[in-house]
Amino acid sequence: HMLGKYRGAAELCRKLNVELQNLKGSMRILCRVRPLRQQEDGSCVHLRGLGQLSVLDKGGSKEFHFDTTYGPKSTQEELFDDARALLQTVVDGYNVSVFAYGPTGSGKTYSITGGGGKHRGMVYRMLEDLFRTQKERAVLVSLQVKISMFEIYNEKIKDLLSGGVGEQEELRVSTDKHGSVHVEGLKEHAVESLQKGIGLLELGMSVRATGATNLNEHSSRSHLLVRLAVSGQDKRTGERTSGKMYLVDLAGSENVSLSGAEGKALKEAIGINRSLSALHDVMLSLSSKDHHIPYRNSLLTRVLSDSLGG
Ligand SMILES: Nc1ncnc2c1ncn2[C@@H]1O[C@H](COP(=O)(O)OP(=O)(O)OP(=O)(O)O)[C@@H](O)[C@H]1O
Repeated sequence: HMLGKYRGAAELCRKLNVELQNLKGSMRILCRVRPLRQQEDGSCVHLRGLGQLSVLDKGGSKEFHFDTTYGPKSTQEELFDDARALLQTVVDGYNVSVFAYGPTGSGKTYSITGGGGKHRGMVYRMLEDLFRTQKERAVLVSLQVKISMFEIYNEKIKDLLSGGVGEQEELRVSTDKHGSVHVEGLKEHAVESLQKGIGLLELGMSVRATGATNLNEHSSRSHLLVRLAVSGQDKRTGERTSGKMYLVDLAGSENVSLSGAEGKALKEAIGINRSLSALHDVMLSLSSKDHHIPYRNSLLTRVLSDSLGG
């Protein structure tokens, strides 16, 4: 009887969460302002509350509106608290993407992966919450978690969790007869524990770091994608669900100039411009509810095509 009641309450929570997410809309834009660095004197950014922000420049003040803004004192925990509900929708079988977008040095990597301890970023916190949920719901549903981690650099995909440093092959993307997009050969690692999950994330980061001659430069020019795939089976009805979350640390959004760039720099600039402008076009199409969404214009948007539309 108790289990029945518990099941009823869990089902109600699930429905309310889905309704809440629908009400909030399928796309949300949050803005985080990082603390000033020592050599930076005085901020031109002012938070006005209720998602409003103004930026002062020589021409005056420009106003911007977001769903939520976070000031320089905001913590990793606060940011995660707002994104936590998205993970519940993944557990319920929906696909979600979380991006960090901004110029180099604005704090994308800090927000997505972060440092150690209380500085740990969104990826680690999502994983922790996932295993907490797995434990909490264990009587009702069995949840399995799989991790993949890859980067897109110069319009090429490299698996960060397969083979040793420098051994990664370029992976191709294909579309099956149902229209689903697959990264062929991308490794999916089943993880039974938080420790194993953290170990894999750290392995992926170190593979990424070792492959690069200058990590900062490399990270500003490539997109990092962490995919958490969650499949569930209801222990009573046998009903199955599967959902996934992409956490994406995008390449720096500063205007990459094509003029004057040559060789490697030119190739990088073309790749970044193409994928960020394709992502922009997709977001615009989704928000104006177009019938045709231009996913095919870059590797990044193709890979994410089943996790962007809400
Ligand atoms: N909210 C924050 N609180 C404290 N420190 C931060 C915060 N955001 C960023 N930083 C620090 O600012 C520096 C730049 O941040 P970060 O490397 O995350 O930028 P980025 O946008 O990822 O740059 P890139 O595109 O080059 O990878 C780092 O030293 C980071 O630790």
